[in-house]
Order: sequence, then structure tokens, then C-alpha cells
Amino acid sequence: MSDRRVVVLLAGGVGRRAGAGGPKQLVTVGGHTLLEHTIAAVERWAALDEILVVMEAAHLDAARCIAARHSRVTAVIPGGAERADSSRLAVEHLAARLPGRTRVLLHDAARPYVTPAVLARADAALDRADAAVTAVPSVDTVIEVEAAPAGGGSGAGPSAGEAGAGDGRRIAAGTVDTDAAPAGQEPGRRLVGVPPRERMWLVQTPQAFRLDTIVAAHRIIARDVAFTPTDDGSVVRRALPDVPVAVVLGDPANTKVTRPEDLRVARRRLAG
Ligand SMILES: Nc1ccn([C@@H]2O[C@H](COP(=O)(O)OP(=O)(O)OP(=O)(O)O)[C@@H](O)[C@H]2O)c(=O)n1
Ligand SMILES: C[C@](O)(CO)[C@H](O)COP(=O)(O)O
Repeated sequence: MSDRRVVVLLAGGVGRRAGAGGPKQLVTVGGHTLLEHTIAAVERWAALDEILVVMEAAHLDAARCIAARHSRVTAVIPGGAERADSSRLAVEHLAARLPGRTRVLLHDAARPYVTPAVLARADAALDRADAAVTAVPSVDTVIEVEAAPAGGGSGAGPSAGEAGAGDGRRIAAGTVDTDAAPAGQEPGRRLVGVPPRERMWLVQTPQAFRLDTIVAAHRIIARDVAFTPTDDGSVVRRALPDVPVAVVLGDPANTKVTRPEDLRVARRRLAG
């Protein structure tokens, strides 16, 4: 019998950056909520067995109402405070009833443009690895930045390619939020490093794992309070350094709805 394939849709965020006044996954775009668009996109993958939805706790009823129209959604469970908490709750929920060999694809509900081809590529990677992420090569040069010293200091920072000052004030990946400051009032930042572009890929979801691997990894990092992962591949990398995390080609079109402009684009891309 072939392995069961479960897609976990992570919809446990509150959507602060999208500025929609509530979780963006419940915003209606082209006649359907973003969550429904993502469920429908995942349902187009022929190999799918089931979908588990993780929803922000205050909006469980709305998600369950949506799920009732999709027979392959088997449960809607509450998420946690951080994305990694939502992932951990999801995989623990699955581990309570499914074998360790189950193929689990964790996917952002905020990525409604996912295609069957990308889901299939992530899934196929599990034939040769226990963990795999989808990613695309960066077409832009990636820079590392830190907050500029008070007074705007343009002082000489480390040269291109160096790791940076490491003074603890570096802006962590994922926390640089240009929406945080009104236009024209950008906080001062300076360039401290330019990693070689050919090594820079932008990680996306779906990310695919054997259930026993991702459960073990999340149990380990749940005790690692110094670690604040922004995706599940990095959870495996940190918790189980001997487990290779395969990288398979994602899709530049599989973007994440994060900011208000992404919702405007979604209205065009997901129209009728
Ligand atoms: N505690 C959390 C936080 C996020 N997510 C989900 O993970 C994906 C990426 O999260 P993000 O884009 O950060 O969404 P929000 O947390 O809603 O955004 P914000 O940080 O702007 O509040 C989304 O599908 C989101 O719903 C989750 O399941 N549980
Ligand atoms: C998992 C992810 O989509 C990979 O790019 C991303 O890290 C999610 O970030 P978010 O801040 O939870 O949207």
C-alpha cells in the first residue's frame, strides 16, 4: 500500500502585516476566501489523500464552515502563538493516528498559487530524503543589513561577503518590515554583508517530511527557546543536523500573500 499523503494548511496567523482587520486567510478575493482558494489549489493535486487545516483559534468556526464544503479536509484544529507552534500542533495531531512513514506536506494557507506540479515535486523528494523544501534561486542580490547606529553613522561596515559586525543588533531575516514605518520615515539601516548570490535561494512552501522526522524535530526545538524558526525545513536542520534537507525547485509564481499590496495582486490573480 502506498504512503498516505497529507497536506497541512497553516492558517494560524493573525495577518497583522496584511492590514485586513483580521486573518488574511478569511479575506474574500474573487468570490472566495483566500483559505478556500488555497484548499482548492491543493485539491487539484491528484495524489492528495487529506488536508488538515490549522486555524487561528478565534476563527475556528469560520474555517470549519469552509472545510465542510471540502470533503478531503479531515479536521480543522487551533494553531499556536508562532508558526512553528502551529506546525508542531499539526504534526502531533497527525502522529496520534497515522504511521511514521506518512508523507506530510506543510503549506502556508497564504500561498494560494501553489500548483500540483510543485506539490508533486516536493512529495517526490521524499523518495530519496526524509525532509525537503521547495525554493527558487534568488534573481536579486541578497544583502544582510543591520540597524544603523544612532546619528545615521555611515561608517565603514564590513566589506561585501563578510559576515557583519555581529553586535546583536542585526535585523533578523523575516523581521525587516518596511510597512512598519510610514513612507519617508524609514529607520536607518546599513549593509553589512553580501552573500554570494549563486548560493542564495528563497524558500517557499510546500515543505515535505516523513511524519516521524518532522514530529521528532519539532519535539526537540520546542525545548529550544533561543530558536525562532520561520519555516519547517530549518526546524529539521537545527534539531536533526544529520538528516539532509533536500531542496527542490519551487515556483516563482507561488508567492505568499503577506502585505496589503499582495492582497491587491491576489484580487487580480484569483479573479473569477
Ligand atoms: N502562529 C501562526 C502564524 C502563522 N501561521 C501561518 O503561517 C503562514 C505564514 O504566516 P504569516 O504570513 O506570517 O501570516 P500572519 O501570521 O497572519 O502574518 P502577520 O505576521 O502579518 O501577522 C500563514 O499561512 C499563516 O496563517 C500559522 O499557522 N500560525
Ligand atoms: C515558510 C515561509 O513561507 C518560507 O518562505 C515563510 O518563512 C513564512 O513566513 P511568515 O512570516 O510566517 O509569513
